[in-house]
Amino acid sequence: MDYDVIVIGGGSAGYAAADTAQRAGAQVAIVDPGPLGGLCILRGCMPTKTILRSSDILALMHRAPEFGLAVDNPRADLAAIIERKDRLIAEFTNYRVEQLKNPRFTLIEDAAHFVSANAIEAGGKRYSARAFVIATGSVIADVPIPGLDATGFLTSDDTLELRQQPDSMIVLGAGFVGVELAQFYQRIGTQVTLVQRSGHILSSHDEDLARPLEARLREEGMTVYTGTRDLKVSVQDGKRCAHFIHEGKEITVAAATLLNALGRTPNVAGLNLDAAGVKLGKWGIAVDDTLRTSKHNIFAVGDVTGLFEVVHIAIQHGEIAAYNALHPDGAQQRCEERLKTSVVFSDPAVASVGYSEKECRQNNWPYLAASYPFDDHGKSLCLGETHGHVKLLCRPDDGTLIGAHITGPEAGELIHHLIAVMYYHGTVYDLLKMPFYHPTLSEILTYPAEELAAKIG
Ligand SMILES: Cc1cc2nc3c(=O)[nH]c(=O)nc-3n(C[C@H](O)[C@H](O)[C@H](O)COP(=O)(O)OP(=O)(O)OC[C@H]3O[C@@H](n4cnc5c(N)ncnc54)[C@H](O)[C@@H]3O)c2cc1C
Ligand SMILES: NC(=O)c1ccc[n+]([C@@H]2O[C@H](COP(=O)([O-])OP(=O)(O)OC[C@H]3O[C@@H](n4cnc5c(N)ncnc54)[C@H](O)[C@@H]3O)[C@@H](O)[C@H]2O)c1
Repeated sequence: MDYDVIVIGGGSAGYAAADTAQRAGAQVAIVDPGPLGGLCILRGCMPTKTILRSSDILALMHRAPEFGLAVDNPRADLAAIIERKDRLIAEFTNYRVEQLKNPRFTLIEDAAHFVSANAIEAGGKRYSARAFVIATGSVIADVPIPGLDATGFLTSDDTLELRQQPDSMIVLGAGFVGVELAQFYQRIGTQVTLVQRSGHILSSHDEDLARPLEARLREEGMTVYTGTRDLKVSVQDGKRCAHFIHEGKEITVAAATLLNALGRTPNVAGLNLDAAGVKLGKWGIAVDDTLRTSKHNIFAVGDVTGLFEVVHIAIQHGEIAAYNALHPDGAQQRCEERLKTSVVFSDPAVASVGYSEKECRQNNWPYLAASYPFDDHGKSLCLGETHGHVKLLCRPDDGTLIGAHITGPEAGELIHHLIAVMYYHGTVYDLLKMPFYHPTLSEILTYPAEELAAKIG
């Protein structure tokens, strides 16, 4: 065999797998045709969060009079925002490329496909290994909306290069990508219409978490349609149009640009998985909780599994798969969902750890829930950040936290208190014993905990 482990794809999941396996003493090759860096750095988390910082600051500048401040005519320069993003992303990318080119691995800069369960081909050469980790990520989903391809659309990738600000935009899909980018454009002065099929935006979250964000988006001037059906798109008089049914009426909206934010799908094209005996499941490459595919020596990690497409999970997958690949006959490391965490970097942000009410109800798990609003919290009032609430879910017998959810200011930071408590299997009583400095946003976490403690008795 040429290698102990060959990792296919050098993004967040693949790099974590290669790093873990090499540190454990394995001979490792990474295969990636590039551009090197991975989705998170090149076209995902980091560039989007960089540009969102600009639109968040601009939104605050527009609120200056509320805080007794005068700011004359604040406005965005999209080309300058994109230049700042490019500078930062170049730094992050260089760092990752250096890591991938470290001689402790062999880096093969070509696309790989399987020829058997023990060999791949890349760049016309054949390489064999005891184990493989597939980490090829995801691509924009091809959602069959009538007229979509003919009309033409932007994707999140395109928005990261767009230097000329469109005066109007229709955003199809109000998931993570749709919500973050819709708010970015609305805040820099593009008139945005957001179109979502389900009854509320962020359909995977509990409805109560989405509503305060919807309210804020509308206050900022965005048109938000939820519960739409029969979506189709067209071009009329040079404008992109979306046609759909909303509350029983036929609606047509028109804009200069159309952003397709209808989701992503696992990137398996060209891998020739059949040759290796690797099977697809409902979401992507089918894996068990050890991240093993239908073939014992082949693992799949990160977005290509379609399980929960966020970076810290991709990294955790990579680490677990690498360990299991090197210990095929020993005790296996396993993924668990208990601390599943997500953050939507909107304003207010939406952050969750553990189980939602939807999941508890679907699984018939008993739970108690309590919420507390930011508009009744001293520090939030001082900051002028009053949208949203904190919701805690606990077991009814002993108060163990099973879910924590925040829509509100700094939700992406605040949630980490609750992740820590839940990591140690903490209860609402633990939260009440911890010191909280006054006045802080964090204090709000104790109020629903008090209500839950009172409910349990
Ligand atoms: C706009 C946007 C914003 C996001 N923001 C966040 C965020 O704020 N926080 C968060 O946690 N997540 C965010 N995500 C999700 C996150 O970026 C992904 O979950 C994560 O980057 C996936 O990592 P990965 O390693 O699975 O895949 P990738 O990073 O996509 O890596 C896949 C690699 O495989 C390579 N490859 C493809 N085909 C082959 C082949 N045949 N042979 C060899 N190599 C191949 C590719 O070149 C690529 O380098 C965002 C996603 C998007 C689209
Ligand atoms: N902050 C973050 O962590 C972050 C940011 C961006 C992306 N991501 C990751 O990337 C993945 C992809 O994000 P995404 O937003 O592209 O996908 P998504 O699946 O989260 O959202 C797509 C949305 O489009 C809606 N939709 C689908 N068909 C529709 C139709 N016909 N009409 C109207 N709406 C329709 C879906 O209901 C869904 O809400 C996410 O799952 C997330 O894990 C994470």
